Amino acid sequence: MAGRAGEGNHAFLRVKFLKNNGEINNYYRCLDVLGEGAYGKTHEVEHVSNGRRYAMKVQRFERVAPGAVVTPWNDPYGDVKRIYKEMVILNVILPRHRNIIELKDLLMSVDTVYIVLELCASKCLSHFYPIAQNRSGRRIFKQIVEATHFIHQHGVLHMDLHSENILFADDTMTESKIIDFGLAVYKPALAVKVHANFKHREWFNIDDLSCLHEDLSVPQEDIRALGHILHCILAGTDVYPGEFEQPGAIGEAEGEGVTPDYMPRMHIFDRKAKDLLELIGPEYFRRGALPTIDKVLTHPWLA
Ligand SMILES: Nc1ncnc2c1ncn2[C@@H]1O[C@H](COP(=O)(O)OP(=O)(O)OP(=O)(O)O)[C@@H](O)[C@H]1O
Repeated sequence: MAGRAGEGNHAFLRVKFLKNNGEINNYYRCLDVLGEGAYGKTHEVEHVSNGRRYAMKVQRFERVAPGAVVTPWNDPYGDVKRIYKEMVILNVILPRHRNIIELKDLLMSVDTVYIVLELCASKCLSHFYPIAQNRSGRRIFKQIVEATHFIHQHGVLHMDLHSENILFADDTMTESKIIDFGLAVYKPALAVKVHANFKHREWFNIDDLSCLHEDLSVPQEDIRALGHILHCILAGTDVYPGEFEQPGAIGEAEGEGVTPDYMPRMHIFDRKAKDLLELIGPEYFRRGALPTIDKVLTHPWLA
């Protein structure tokens, strides 16, 4: 992943290759564990020479035996491809955006990738929901919709937008950052903008971009996730879909309703926010099919 300084609005980062995993200590000092995901840990680290602090996502992958065969049931290169895709999306496909986590450094050993990111506060959307007011809720939701729109314009679908994957730059919770592109999908056909003359054929094997998982991924999945986030903002709490009982027609006729804690707080929010919930929210609130992201962006609550 060579750097091409001067192109686009950021220069691509050159990957630093490490002879062994211990060599990472020459660059970064581990301070704390920030979180642990399905594929590895994310640490707070300090740059050895300049003392700046970052988040470092450490992803180990199985080394693939020479001659390993890909079958319809098993792809021994699956982990490598997933990590590679996250690196290409953050480093090459997406230009910088203030509400998308910024990649700072990339290092790689024979079995581990170190993705160094700007450091956020240990506050995610779940911390914001209880304090959200109409103005702050609108501002944060608009940031997330704009960043999602930007991602889609570059042909990327995030596919994992939820409370824990949207962090805040600092404790004031005024600037949100979308993180974790581990499940993101790149669909060249959806791209209406191309950063720095990105040519997908130079970076991806076309078969890897058209496997079943990629084909089933559609922009509506991110819009549905935005609808869920909006519901949480209006309710003032994380809404767990399993607990969010949507009464059937009979139940509703008999007076059953949504758990009161999960109802939009209309004493706090503008009627326009509820209108947007009726456009993109969970089926219980929604009036019709999910709109496009452009339609969401121009909704009167966000305009
Ligand atoms: N830039 C960051 N600043 C601060 N904390 C972060 C940052 N990036 C990640 N974290 C913390 O580390 C956790 C795991 O990060 P991330 O979701 O990117 O990793 P993952 O291995 O893909 O996780 P998962 O399997 O849950 O998707 C996050 O939920 C968050 O708490």
